[in-house]
Amino acid sequence: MSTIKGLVPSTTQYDGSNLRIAIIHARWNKQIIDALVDGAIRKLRERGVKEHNIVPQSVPGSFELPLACANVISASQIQASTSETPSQPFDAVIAIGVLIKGATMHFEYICDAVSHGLMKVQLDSGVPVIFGVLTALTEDQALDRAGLGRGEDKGHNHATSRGGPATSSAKNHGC
Ligand SMILES: O=Nc1c(NC[C@H](O)[C@H](O)[C@H](O)CO)[nH]c(=O)[nH]c1=O
Repeated sequence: MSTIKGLVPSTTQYDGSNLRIAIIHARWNKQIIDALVDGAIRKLRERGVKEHNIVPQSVPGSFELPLACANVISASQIQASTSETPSQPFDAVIAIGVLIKGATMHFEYICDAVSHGLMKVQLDSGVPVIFGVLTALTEDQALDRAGLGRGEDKGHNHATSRGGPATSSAKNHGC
C-alpha cells in the first residue's frame, strides 16, 4: 500500500559550501549511531559542505544532547566574535541519538526531555538544531532506520534525511 508520509525533497538545490555544521551524537547504541553519523556526513558532503566544516562531537547519551548543542553553539558564537583569529560560527547543528524502549518509563521521559530540550536550544539560539534522535520501540525499528535492518529490506538511513534539512534550514536562517 502506498504511503502519503515522507519529506517532499526541496526543488531548491542548497549550496552548503559556505556552511559550518556541528554533529552532536550520543554514544549509546554505537552500531546504529555510527551508521547515522556516517549518513549525515555523507548527505552534508553531497550538499557541498566542506569536510573541515563538519564538526562531530560525542556525549554519553541522548539526555546530554541539548546541553551539548547549546554549549557548542554559544562557544562557536563567542569564538567568532571575540577571538583574535575568529572562526565561523555553526550555521546548524544535527543532534543524533538512539533511544530504544526498555521495560520501564525511562525511555518516555528521556524522549520527552530531549525533544523539548533540543527545540528550546534552537528557539533560544536562533540556530537550527536538526532532530536526528531515533525513538524506537524495538531494536529492529532502530536498525531499520539506520539502514541496518536484519531482514531482506535493510531499511533506510534516516540520518541522510537530516543532512538536507541542516543545509536548507541554515540557508533559510539567513546564514
Ligand atoms: O537508557 N537508554 C538510553 C540512554 N540512556 C542514558 C541517558 O541518555 C543519559 O546518558 C543518562 O541517563 C545519564 O544522564 N541514552 C541513549 O542515548 N539511548 C538509550 O537507549
